[in-house]
Amino acid sequence: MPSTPVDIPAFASHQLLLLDAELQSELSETSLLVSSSTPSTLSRAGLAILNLQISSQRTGLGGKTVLELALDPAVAGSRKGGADIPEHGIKVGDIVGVQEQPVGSARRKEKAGLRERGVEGVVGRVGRDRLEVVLGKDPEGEELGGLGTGGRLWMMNQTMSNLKALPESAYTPFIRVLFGLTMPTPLPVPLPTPLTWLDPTLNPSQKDAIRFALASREIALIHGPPGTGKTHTLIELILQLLSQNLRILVCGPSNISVDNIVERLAPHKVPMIRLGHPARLLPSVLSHSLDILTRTSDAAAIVQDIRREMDAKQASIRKARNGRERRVVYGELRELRKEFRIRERGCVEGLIRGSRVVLATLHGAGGFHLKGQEFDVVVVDEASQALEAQCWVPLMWVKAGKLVLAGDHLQLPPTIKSLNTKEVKKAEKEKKTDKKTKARDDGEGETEKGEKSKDVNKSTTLETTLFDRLLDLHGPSIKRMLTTQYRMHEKIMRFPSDELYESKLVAADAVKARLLKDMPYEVSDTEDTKEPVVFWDTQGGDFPEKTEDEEIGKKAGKGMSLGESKSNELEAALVKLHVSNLVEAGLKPEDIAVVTPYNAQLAILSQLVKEDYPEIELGSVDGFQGREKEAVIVSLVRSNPEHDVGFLGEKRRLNVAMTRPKRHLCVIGDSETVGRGSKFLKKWMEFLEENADLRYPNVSDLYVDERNSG
Ligand SMILES: Nc1ncnc2c1ncn2[C@@H]1O[C@H](COP(=O)(O)OP(=O)(O)OP(=O)(O)O)[C@@H](O)[C@H]1O
Repeated sequence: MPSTPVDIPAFASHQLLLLDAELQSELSETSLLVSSSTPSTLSRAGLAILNLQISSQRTGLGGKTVLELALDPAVAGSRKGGADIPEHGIKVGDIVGVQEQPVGSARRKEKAGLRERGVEGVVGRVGRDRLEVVLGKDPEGEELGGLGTGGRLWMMNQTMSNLKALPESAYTPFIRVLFGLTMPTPLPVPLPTPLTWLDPTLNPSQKDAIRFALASREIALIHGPPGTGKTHTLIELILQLLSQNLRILVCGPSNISVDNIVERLAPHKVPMIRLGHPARLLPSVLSHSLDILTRTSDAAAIVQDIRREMDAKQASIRKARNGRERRVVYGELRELRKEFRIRERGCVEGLIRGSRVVLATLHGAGGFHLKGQEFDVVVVDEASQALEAQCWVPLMWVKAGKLVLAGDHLQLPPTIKSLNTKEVKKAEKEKKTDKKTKARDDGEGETEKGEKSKDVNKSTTLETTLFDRLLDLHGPSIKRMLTTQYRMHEKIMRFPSDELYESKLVAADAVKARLLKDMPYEVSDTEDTKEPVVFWDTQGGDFPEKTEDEEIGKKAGKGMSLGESKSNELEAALVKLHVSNLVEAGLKPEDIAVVTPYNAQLAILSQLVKEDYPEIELGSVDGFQGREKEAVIVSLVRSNPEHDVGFLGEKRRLNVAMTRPKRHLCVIGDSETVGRGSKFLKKWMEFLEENADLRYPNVSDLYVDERNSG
């Protein structure tokens, strides 16, 4: 049974509040760092651009108001002549709202509906340092005046506002299932089998997931734990859908996630188009890029003809003998340009309509090219890395029959800064007070919608992904899990499998017993290279953590433990000792990664370890998601008498940390502190004590080692 159905306008309003809270949180950071170079979570997700000002305003074609927006110089720094807008996902054709940016006390003063005061339009041009928005309807003078007077503006993709405004009559069966208004259509048992598998090496859980996704009518989740071949499975699914003559839109939260699929589909000669700016695509996928095909395909010839004609005309201007002749040529050029635009649009439309597989980032799929296009299936890879608001960009834009999401909700969700706690609660309280006042004024009680929206608010934060929410709504019957993993030694896999994946993971034969000593190059057999899991237990209080001061934390921090970053110098020394042991045994430094949840620890490690072994990869746990290495050393850092573990307590972060290695996992940490952090941590420490090669470091050895290494 689904849990309570979700009220769609209330859901969208709540999402807007959450986005607002994220904006608040990003602002408090950008205003401190005065940084115009780091894209924020919202800009990366293609949902917003912050800190803008109206630089000019004119009347464009059809008498429409065109606003030109540039970065507020106060934020951009002292540079004259327009600073570059940080990388963002907003593009020509996007429907956006331009609104006043809420700032601290101003927000409280203006709580009576900031959003309503903004203006809506379509992005007409996007430049390095400025962009233009063509307003939909002429704003009332007051609205624009309000926007123009000094305050900063932000531009936000309108998807959620559009969802909020969607009339009930427009809810498709598919949308109704996504919000629990109807149950997913029950599937036949047993599932029908597709005739032939194109990839004979698929394992049973992969085949089952594909059969399930093919048979599902509205939604299917493919749950891919680490290394289980999620993308591999999606490729076969896409090929099977194609063989059923269906049309497919494939999206991912990042360009790389989409390009990965294009590259893997290419050998199958799939007729596909990749949308997106060519500069952001991998060189290997450019031949499928819409922009490139618009110039090179057969259909483009007719566009090129007219381009040549325009070039010739342009050149003939010089030969004109007088002003009258020049005017004539300019007139002809104008006509040609018009014709060029019409033909180009026709060519683009033809290419898109003719392609059975269209690929784009979630946000890129919201472009005007795809507006109203019909797709039998929308496939989203890395869905648990995407904000729900991001997923709705394509879902609101195209007509979709069915949605397949692939991801792992037990790894980290997209990084956001606000965590939506304080700000959202505050905003909700304000909203409720407003609503109550309004209801009182209108002589009404709380509406049914108001009641329902409370449910939504309780259960969703910005980091609740669509994947999470659907699983919550409809339960595990809408998903299939891939269970054979092709990355980790059996022993490395054991704990995450038992604790997070219901003991269902199985290590593929090719990987289950692989050790460092069996590397394809010469590595000697040592106490380290013959062990899949090593635990250096630093308990006893000799390895105390240190709290870094706020500034260091902030500089290093990208959404992680800002202002309270922790480090542990002795643990770092231990990392170095373990690395040098591995390298001495013959392991190449490029086959080793060191990950830690704390940026301050990363800073120490990059001095201590990276200097001697520049090829080693160092990373935050969050940044290493999706990656793998032969040997991974995890430095847990926390060691204090209070047994405080901070954000180390997040299961999903630990899961990512412990599932990166193929042949060797080395954990360095204080079992006394860490083991008291949470039930999960306690179990992990117990598991390591029983199953890992356990070592107790001697601090004085490390000091000696430190002095020796100079
Ligand atoms: N059925 C299979 N037989 C053999 N190898 C497989 C099979 N399925 C996947 N693999 C291998 O497993 C590895 C991981 O596959 P893939 O890149 O598709 O995984 P993923 O689940 O998308 O990755 P991640 O774990 O990072 O999310 C690849 O090297 C792939 O070749």
